Amino acid sequence: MPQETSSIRWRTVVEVAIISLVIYILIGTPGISTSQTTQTEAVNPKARAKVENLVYPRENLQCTHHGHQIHIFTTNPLVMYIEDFVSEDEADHLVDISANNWQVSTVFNKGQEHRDDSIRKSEKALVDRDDMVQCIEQRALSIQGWPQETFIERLWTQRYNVSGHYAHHYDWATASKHSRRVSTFMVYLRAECTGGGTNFPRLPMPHDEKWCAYIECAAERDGTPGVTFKPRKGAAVYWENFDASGRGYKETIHAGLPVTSGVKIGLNIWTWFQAGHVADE
Ligand SMILES: O=C(O)CCC(=O)C(=O)O
Ligand SMILES: [Fe+2]
Repeated sequence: MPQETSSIRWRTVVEVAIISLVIYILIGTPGISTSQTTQTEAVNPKARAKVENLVYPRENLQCTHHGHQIHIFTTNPLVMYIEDFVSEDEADHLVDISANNWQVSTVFNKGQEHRDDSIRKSEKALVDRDDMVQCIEQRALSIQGWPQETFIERLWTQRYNVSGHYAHHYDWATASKHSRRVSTFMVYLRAECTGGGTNFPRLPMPHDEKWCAYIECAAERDGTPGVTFKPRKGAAVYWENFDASGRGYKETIHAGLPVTSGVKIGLNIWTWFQAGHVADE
């Protein structure tokens, strides 16, 4: 009977809808998922993948004292050049443990991850979190004053051979009231290269020549606009990505300039604010 068939079909539709709702509640909603996040982030797979990569150094880490030297370049936005942010041993260790993990670097365009050598030409490696690595995570948080609800993204090293580069971009990443990449440390682990500086076209050149130890001056500038920080083993360039109101700083647009000889190996340390999140150690 056609009427019976249509009522059975409706029952099936209603049953499927109820079952889907139950599955959604069990898997997709906050509170039941393993990490505590806001509702939109919990159901957004990309945001969830991001949250799963947030880490925090374990309690009772024994880190040896380390003497870095901070030079404040600007305060608005806060940009600093930090000498000896990592020691020679730490830099070499990070390069050693990356050895078997190099993979081609990618970029994101409209949510799609793909390779584009014209934008980013390098290799990257996810870093395992042994104690030495966690001590570096801890140092990065300590320099920033241990901000609340703030974590470190799993560390990545990056290797640039000749012609390797990263075109101008922001590190802002996803910005919302609940989550954003608040700051960047670009650490130089190996700098046996020419070229490869980190260029900020919108930062003005400073007046004091003392800065020429850390940035390209006069002849080395080669018409490149703005300020180019020199890759020096163990040093880091640090900057904040957002102002107090949560707006991305336009001045932080930057590039890894092409390496013209040798090899540059860097380390990205990104600090992430995630309201309400409790990270795994
Ligand atoms: O290699 C550099 O100097 C900059 C790298 C960078 O901006 C990045 O990895 O986001
Ligand atoms: Fe960057």
